[in-house]
Amino acid sequence: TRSTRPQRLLNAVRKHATRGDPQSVISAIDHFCRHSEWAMNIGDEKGSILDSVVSELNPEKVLELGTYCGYSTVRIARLLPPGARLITLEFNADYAAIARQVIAWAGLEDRVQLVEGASEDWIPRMKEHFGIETFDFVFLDHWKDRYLPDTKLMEDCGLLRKGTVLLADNVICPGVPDYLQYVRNSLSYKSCYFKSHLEYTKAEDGLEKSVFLG
Ligand SMILES: Cn1cnc(CNC(=O)c2cc(-c3ccc(F)cc3)cc(O)c2O)c1
Ligand SMILES: [Mg+2]
Repeated sequence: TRSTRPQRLLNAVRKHATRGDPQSVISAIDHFCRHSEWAMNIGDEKGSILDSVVSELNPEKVLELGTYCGYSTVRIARLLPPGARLITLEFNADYAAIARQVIAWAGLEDRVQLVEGASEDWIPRMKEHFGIETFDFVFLDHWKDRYLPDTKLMEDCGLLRKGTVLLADNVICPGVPDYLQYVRNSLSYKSCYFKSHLEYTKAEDGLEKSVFLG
Protein backbone atom coordinates (compact mmCIF):
# COMPACT_ATOMS: atom_id res chain seq x y z
CA THR A 1 0.00 0.00 0.00
CA ARG A 2 1.10 3.56 -0.68
CA SER A 3 3.07 5.27 2.07
CA THR A 4 1.51 8.24 3.83
CA ARG A 5 2.94 11.76 3.85
CA PRO A 6 3.95 11.50 7.53
CA GLN A 7 5.77 8.25 6.73
CA ARG A 8 7.59 9.94 3.84
CA LEU A 9 8.46 12.83 6.16
CA LEU A 10 9.91 10.36 8.70
CA ASN A 11 11.91 8.67 5.91
CA ALA A 12 13.40 12.07 5.02
CA VAL A 13 14.40 12.57 8.68
CA ARG A 14 16.08 9.14 8.80
CA LYS A 15 17.86 9.78 5.50
CA HIS A 16 19.07 13.36 6.05
CA ALA A 17 19.16 14.04 9.80
CA THR A 18 21.74 12.90 12.35
CA ARG A 19 20.49 10.83 15.30
CA GLY A 20 20.58 12.90 18.48
CA ASP A 21 20.84 16.21 16.60
CA PRO A 22 17.51 18.09 16.91
CA GLN A 23 18.56 20.92 14.59
CA SER A 24 19.29 18.45 11.79
CA VAL A 25 15.81 16.92 12.29
CA ILE A 26 14.21 20.38 12.05
CA SER A 27 16.23 21.22 8.91
CA ALA A 28 15.42 17.87 7.27
CA ILE A 29 11.67 18.36 7.81
CA ASP A 30 11.77 21.98 6.56
CA HIS A 31 13.70 20.90 3.44
CA PHE A 32 11.24 18.04 2.79
CA CYS A 33 8.23 20.38 3.18
CA ARG A 34 9.71 23.12 0.99
CA HIS A 35 11.09 20.94 -1.79
CA SER A 36 9.09 17.69 -1.73
CA GLU A 37 5.68 17.82 -0.03
CA TRP A 38 3.98 20.59 1.96
CA ALA A 39 2.95 19.49 5.45
CA MET A 40 1.24 21.37 8.28
CA ASN A 41 4.28 21.79 10.56
CA ILE A 42 4.65 25.26 12.09
CA GLY A 43 7.70 25.66 9.81
CA ASP A 44 10.91 27.66 10.06
CA GLU A 45 9.54 31.23 9.99
CA LYS A 46 6.84 30.84 12.65
CA GLY A 47 9.14 28.27 14.31
CA SER A 48 11.71 31.00 14.98
CA ILE A 49 9.03 33.04 16.77
CA LEU A 50 8.11 29.92 18.80
CA ASP A 51 11.80 29.50 19.68
CA SER A 52 12.09 33.07 20.93
CA VAL A 53 8.97 32.79 23.11
CA VAL A 54 10.20 29.50 24.65
CA SER A 55 13.77 30.74 25.15
CA GLU A 56 12.56 33.90 26.91
CA LEU A 57 10.19 31.93 29.16
CA ASN A 58 12.41 28.95 30.08
CA PRO A 59 9.35 26.86 31.01
CA GLU A 60 9.55 23.78 33.27
CA LYS A 61 6.08 22.40 32.44
CA VAL A 62 4.92 22.58 28.83
CA LEU A 63 1.73 21.33 27.16
CA GLU A 64 1.45 21.00 23.37
CA LEU A 65 -1.99 20.41 21.86
CA GLY A 66 -1.55 18.76 18.45
CA THR A 67 1.69 16.85 17.88
CA TYR A 68 1.24 15.90 14.20
CA CYS A 69 4.73 14.63 13.18
CA GLY A 70 6.54 16.10 16.17
CA TYR A 71 8.25 19.03 14.43
CA SER A 72 7.20 21.69 16.97
CA THR A 73 7.67 19.14 19.76
CA VAL A 74 11.34 18.88 18.74
CA ARG A 75 11.63 22.68 18.35
CA ILE A 76 10.33 23.24 21.88
CA ALA A 77 11.99 20.26 23.64
CA ARG A 78 15.46 21.08 22.27
CA LEU A 79 15.30 24.42 24.13
CA LEU A 80 14.20 22.95 27.49
CA PRO A 81 16.61 22.12 30.34
CA PRO A 82 16.79 18.30 30.96
CA GLY A 83 14.62 18.53 34.12
CA ALA A 84 11.77 20.21 32.22
CA ARG A 85 8.79 18.22 30.88
CA LEU A 86 6.79 18.56 27.67
CA ILE A 87 3.47 16.72 27.43
CA THR A 88 2.13 16.59 23.86
CA LEU A 89 -1.40 15.39 22.99
CA GLU A 90 -2.23 13.86 19.61
CA PHE A 91 -5.66 12.46 18.67
CA ASN A 92 -4.56 10.70 15.49
CA ALA A 93 -2.79 7.37 16.21
CA ASP A 94 -0.96 7.31 12.86
CA TYR A 95 0.48 10.80 13.44
CA ALA A 96 1.42 9.81 17.01
CA ALA A 97 3.33 6.75 15.77
CA ILE A 98 5.38 8.89 13.37
CA ALA A 99 5.94 11.64 15.95
CA ARG A 100 7.33 9.16 18.50
CA GLN A 101 9.99 8.14 15.98
CA VAL A 102 10.83 11.72 15.00
CA ILE A 103 11.19 12.72 18.67
CA ALA A 104 13.37 9.63 19.32
CA TRP A 105 15.56 10.38 16.26
CA ALA A 106 16.16 13.85 17.74
CA GLY A 107 17.15 12.18 21.03
CA LEU A 108 14.58 14.11 23.04
CA GLU A 109 12.37 11.30 24.36
CA ASP A 110 13.63 11.83 27.93
CA ARG A 111 11.85 15.19 28.24
CA VAL A 112 8.79 14.50 26.05
CA GLN A 113 5.66 12.53 26.94
CA LEU A 114 3.43 11.89 23.92
CA VAL A 115 -0.16 11.04 24.88
CA GLU A 116 -2.63 9.66 22.34
CA GLY A 117 -6.22 10.73 22.74
CA ALA A 118 -8.64 13.64 22.74
CA SER A 119 -7.57 16.87 24.44
CA GLU A 120 -10.95 17.23 26.14
CA ASP A 121 -10.49 13.80 27.72
CA TRP A 122 -6.89 14.35 28.87
CA ILE A 123 -6.93 17.98 30.04
CA PRO A 124 -9.14 17.14 33.07
CA ARG A 125 -6.75 14.30 33.97
CA MET A 126 -3.45 16.21 33.85
CA LYS A 127 -3.20 16.71 37.61
CA GLU A 128 -4.02 13.18 38.84
CA HIS A 129 -2.41 11.32 35.91
CA PHE A 130 0.77 13.36 35.33
CA GLY A 131 1.19 15.07 38.69
CA ILE A 132 1.00 18.46 36.99
CA GLU A 133 -0.09 21.42 39.09
CA THR A 134 -0.05 24.16 36.46
CA PHE A 135 1.61 24.67 33.07
CA ASP A 136 4.12 27.44 32.38
CA PHE A 137 3.63 27.32 28.61
CA VAL A 138 0.90 25.91 26.31
CA PHE A 139 1.31 25.63 22.52
CA LEU A 140 -2.02 25.30 20.66
CA ASP A 141 -1.78 23.73 17.20
CA HIS A 142 -4.56 21.13 17.10
CA TRP A 143 -8.04 21.28 15.60
CA LYS A 144 -8.89 24.95 15.24
CA ASP A 145 -12.41 24.54 16.63
CA ARG A 146 -10.88 23.12 19.83
CA TYR A 147 -8.65 26.08 20.76
CA LEU A 148 -11.38 28.00 22.62
CA PRO A 149 -13.17 25.12 24.40
CA ASP A 150 -9.85 23.60 25.48
CA THR A 151 -8.59 26.96 26.78
CA LYS A 152 -11.75 27.36 28.87
CA LEU A 153 -11.33 23.75 30.04
CA MET A 154 -7.72 24.44 31.12
CA GLU A 155 -8.95 27.49 33.06
CA ASP A 156 -11.70 25.45 34.73
CA CYS A 157 -9.26 22.64 35.62
CA GLY A 158 -6.91 25.14 37.28
CA LEU A 159 -4.08 24.29 34.90
CA LEU A 160 -3.20 27.94 34.20
CA ARG A 161 -1.50 30.27 36.72
CA LYS A 162 -0.68 34.00 36.76
CA GLY A 163 1.86 34.35 33.94
CA THR A 164 1.14 31.13 32.04
CA VAL A 165 1.77 31.83 28.35
CA LEU A 166 -0.51 30.44 25.63
CA LEU A 167 0.90 30.53 22.08
CA ALA A 168 -1.57 29.69 19.30
CA ASP A 169 -0.63 28.74 15.73
CA ASN A 170 -2.76 29.51 12.65
CA VAL A 171 -4.74 32.40 14.05
CA ILE A 172 -5.16 33.75 10.47
CA CYS A 173 -4.88 30.63 8.30
CA PRO A 174 -6.91 28.43 8.74
CA GLY A 175 -7.97 30.94 11.44
CA VAL A 176 -9.45 30.69 14.92
CA PRO A 177 -11.85 33.69 15.15
CA ASP A 178 -13.71 32.64 18.29
CA TYR A 179 -10.45 31.99 20.19
CA LEU A 180 -8.93 35.32 19.03
CA GLN A 181 -12.02 37.29 20.05
CA TYR A 182 -11.93 35.61 23.47
CA VAL A 183 -8.24 36.12 24.40
CA ARG A 184 -8.20 39.66 22.93
CA ASN A 185 -11.29 40.81 24.86
CA SER A 186 -11.04 38.85 28.10
CA LEU A 187 -9.76 40.75 31.13
CA SER A 188 -7.98 37.51 32.11
CA TYR A 189 -5.48 37.71 29.22
CA LYS A 190 -2.88 40.09 27.85
CA SER A 191 -2.66 39.16 24.16
CA CYS A 192 -0.46 40.13 21.23
CA TYR A 193 -0.17 39.09 17.58
CA PHE A 194 3.04 38.02 15.80
CA LYS A 195 2.47 38.47 12.05
CA SER A 196 4.14 35.83 9.90
CA HIS A 197 3.31 33.47 7.03
CA LEU A 198 1.64 30.11 6.64
CA GLU A 199 4.39 27.48 6.78
CA TYR A 200 6.40 27.20 3.54
CA THR A 201 4.10 29.68 1.72
CA LYS A 202 3.62 33.42 1.11
CA ALA A 203 0.11 33.41 2.59
CA GLU A 204 -0.36 35.47 5.74
CA ASP A 205 -0.62 33.66 9.04
CA GLY A 206 0.51 34.44 12.57
CA LEU A 207 0.85 33.41 16.18
CA GLU A 208 -1.14 34.87 19.09
CA LYS A 209 0.68 35.05 22.42
CA SER A 210 -1.64 35.37 25.39
CA VAL A 211 -0.52 35.70 29.02
CA PHE A 212 -3.03 34.46 31.60
CA LEU A 213 -3.47 37.11 34.31
CA GLY A 214 -5.24 34.82 36.81
C1 LIG B 1 -6.15 16.52 10.83
N1 LIG B 1 -5.46 17.38 11.76
C2 LIG B 1 -4.57 17.00 12.67
N2 LIG B 1 -4.13 18.09 13.33
C3 LIG B 1 -4.77 19.14 12.81
C4 LIG B 1 -4.61 20.53 13.30
N3 LIG B 1 -3.81 21.39 12.43
C5 LIG B 1 -4.35 21.94 11.35
O1 LIG B 1 -5.48 21.67 11.02
C6 LIG B 1 -3.51 22.88 10.53
C7 LIG B 1 -3.91 23.17 9.21
C8 LIG B 1 -3.14 24.02 8.40
C9 LIG B 1 -3.58 24.31 7.01
C10 LIG B 1 -4.10 23.30 6.21
C11 LIG B 1 -4.51 23.58 4.92
C12 LIG B 1 -4.36 24.87 4.40
F1 LIG B 1 -4.73 25.14 3.12
C13 LIG B 1 -3.85 25.88 5.19
C14 LIG B 1 -3.46 25.61 6.49
C15 LIG B 1 -1.96 24.59 8.89
C16 LIG B 1 -1.58 24.33 10.20
O2 LIG B 1 -0.43 24.88 10.71
C17 LIG B 1 -2.33 23.48 11.02
O3 LIG B 1 -1.91 23.28 12.31
C18 LIG B 1 -5.60 18.72 11.80
MG1 LIG C 1 -0.39 24.73 12.80
